[in-house]
This record gives sequence, C-alpha cells and structure tokens, in this order.
Amino acid sequence: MTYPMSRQRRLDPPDELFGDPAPVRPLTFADGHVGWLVRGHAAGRAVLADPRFSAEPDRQHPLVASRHLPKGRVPPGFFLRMDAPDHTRYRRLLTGHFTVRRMNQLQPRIEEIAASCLDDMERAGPPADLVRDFALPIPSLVICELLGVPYEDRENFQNESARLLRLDSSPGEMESAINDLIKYFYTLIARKRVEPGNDLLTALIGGGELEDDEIAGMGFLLLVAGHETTANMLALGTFALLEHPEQLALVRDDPTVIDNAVEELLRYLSIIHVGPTRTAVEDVVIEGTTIRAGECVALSIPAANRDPSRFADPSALDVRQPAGSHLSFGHGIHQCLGQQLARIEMRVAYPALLRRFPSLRLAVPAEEVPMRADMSIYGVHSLRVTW
Ligand code: HEM
Repeated sequence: MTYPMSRQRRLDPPDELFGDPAPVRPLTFADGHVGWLVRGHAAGRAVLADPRFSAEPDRQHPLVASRHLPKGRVPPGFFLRMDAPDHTRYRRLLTGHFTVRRMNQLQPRIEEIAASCLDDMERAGPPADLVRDFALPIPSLVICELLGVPYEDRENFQNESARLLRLDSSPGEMESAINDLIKYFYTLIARKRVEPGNDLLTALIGGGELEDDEIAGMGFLLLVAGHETTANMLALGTFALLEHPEQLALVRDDPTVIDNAVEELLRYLSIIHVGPTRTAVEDVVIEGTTIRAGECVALSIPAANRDPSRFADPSALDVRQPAGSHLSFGHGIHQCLGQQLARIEMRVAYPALLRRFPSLRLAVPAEEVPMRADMSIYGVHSLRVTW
C-alpha cells in the first residue's frame, strides 16, 4: 500500500483501504519510507489513546512530518503537535472556553449568521457557489468573533490556510504560510493589548500565563482548525445529501434526526482523510502487530469509520444509523477541542439551508464538482447550486 491513495468514487474512501481486513498494515509513504497504516476502528482508538505514540513532528520521519509541519518546527502554542506535559499546559487554558454550555450559548448568533448568508443568497438569486456563499462564511465568521480576529482579514487567512493544507505544498511553502499567519497574530495581539475586546485572544492575554508567541501559535491553530474543517463538512455534507435525496428529505423535514444526521455525515464523509500521524517512542503491539520505536503510523479515519466490525452498514449514508462512535474528531488527548462548536454549526446550518431552499439542487453534473483530493482536508472546492 502506498500513501496517499486515490479514490474511485467521490463520496467513498479509496477501495485500496478495504482490500485486506488486517487492522494494521505496512504502508509506503510518498517518499518511499515504510511505516504503518492503522485502519481498524479499535486499533485506531488504541493508537490515539496510547502515550507511547508521540504527536511531535520532530520525532517523526521528516517527509511524514512535512505533510503537517516541517521537522522540528512546531511553533510555541501549537499544541496539536505536542505531547504531555506541554500539550496539557496549553489545552488546559482553553477547555473552559469550549464547553458544551459555552458553545450552546453561541447558538443564537450562529443562527443569525446562517440566516444572513441565506438572505444574501436569496437576494442575489440562483445559481450560487455554496462554498463561497454559505459553507465558508459561517464557520469563518464564528471563529473570528470567538477569537477576536477581524472578519475583514479573511481573504488573507483563508489563502494562507489553503497553502498550508495543500498536499503538494513544499516544506518551504508551508513554513512561509505558518510564519505569515503567526506574524499576523503578533500584530493582532499587540493591538489587543491597547484595545482589549470581549474575546478569547483578549482573555488569553489577560490571563498572564502566556508569552505573545504562545498566544500567536494557539490563535493560529484555532483559526485554521476552526474554519476549514466545518466549512468542508457543510459543503461536502450538502453534496452528499443532494446525492441521497431520501436522506436530504429526512434532514429537512424531521427535526428529530439532525443530531444523529450530523454524526452520520461526520462518519460517512471522514473529511480528515490523510493522517493523523504518530511515532512510536517505544515498541508497541497493536492487535498483534509490533510497531518498533521510531516507526511512523498513519491512522486512516475514513477506514476506521467504515469498519464493518463497528458499524452495521458502513458504506451506506443513513442518517438514522447510530454513528456516535465515529473517530472523525479523533480520540485521546488530542480529541478535537472544537467538536461541540462544529456540531452546533452543522446542526444549525444544514436544516436552515434545506428549509430555505426546499428545491435545492446541483447546478452542474455531479461528475463536474471539483473535489479536494489535493488537500489534507477533503471536501469540494466549489459547489454550484440552484433552487
Ligand atoms: C467538522 C469539523 C471538525 C473536524 C472533523 C475536526 C477534526 C479534528 C481531529 C481529527 C483532531 C485530532 C487530530 C489529531 O489527533 O492529530 C482535531 C483536533 C483539534 N481541533 Fe478539530 N475538527 C473540527 C472542527 C474544529 C473546530 C470548529 C475547532 C475550533 C476551535 C477545532 C479545533 C481543534 C483543535 C484546537 C485541535 C487540537 C486538539 C489537541 O491537540 O488537543 N476543530 N480536530
């Protein structure tokens, strides 16, 4: 098996992932280096929960690491790529800001933002690009307001994020995107020291526990993770529902299915389709396979989420099928910090869109929808729709 793999169908992971049922398989990375692919649901949870696997890129093979961050170049505060105790220190300062209760309080504002995007779409008339007009603005605006980032600066940070997430970006291109975004946060933090706001960056500055470079790294992580992910779920999820009209009708007409529909879309679509990666810091046996100290492991969330030993009908999109145990938000100490926010955004946005435009349909043939096979977060580059 070699990585990354190509897909045969737009809404399904590569067939190659499912040819052999072994939960852990040897894997050749793009540079020819051999590591492991973990594709079973139980094996994936075991790796993500095990402190003998490190998330730090400087422990990883340079070319695996470069897909996310150049070797040894984790910016201060970028705790996604840190192990305990550094990871714990940063994450602890944020958990109180992302509780279910805090996120629920944002719901009315998210509803307002979604309604305003829909008003604009309605006013402009069909066709629309659902990515540009709906899927990207909602999470971008929400994370900007939460962090205290001016929304007017979105073009800059959306372009830099795209540079960071392209699978063919060189380590140099990634490093310059990271540096530009971190520099941007430095300027913002300096401004907030003079003019504090009612936002998360201001709270982190006021807490007095962090240096500016640490706040900049945390802000950068939250901004990128907070808008690209949900934006792709909203657009790809809508595409998937348009391809499954009976499921779309359930989401539009039956308010009781939305919570599970969001989990099922997360499971079925598995937008984090490359990685997460980890490195064994000592020999570890996972379901009978020994992974030696220093070896890299890539976990396939799409394969884990379609593991037939975990889900009754894994290749079907069925919004009534219990899907809550998916691994789309990861597992263990790095499990997604923003998952409650993402859930509320989706629970609000899908029904609002489908109820506003009950006759929503693609404005181009499905085969012409440009897919994000070239990005580390899967989705659609654009989605032309009409109504
Ligand atoms: C549908 C949307 C989302 C998906 C599918 C998603 C997925 C993930 C996954 C799989 C991880 C774990 C990565 C790993 O173990 O290496 C993660 C971590 C993270 N996510 Fe999300 N995410 C989403 C939305 C968000 C949002 C809205 C935020 C905004 C605050 C966010 C912030 C983070 C952060 C800060 C981490 C790092 C956590 C840590 O290292 O402790 N995510 N996300």
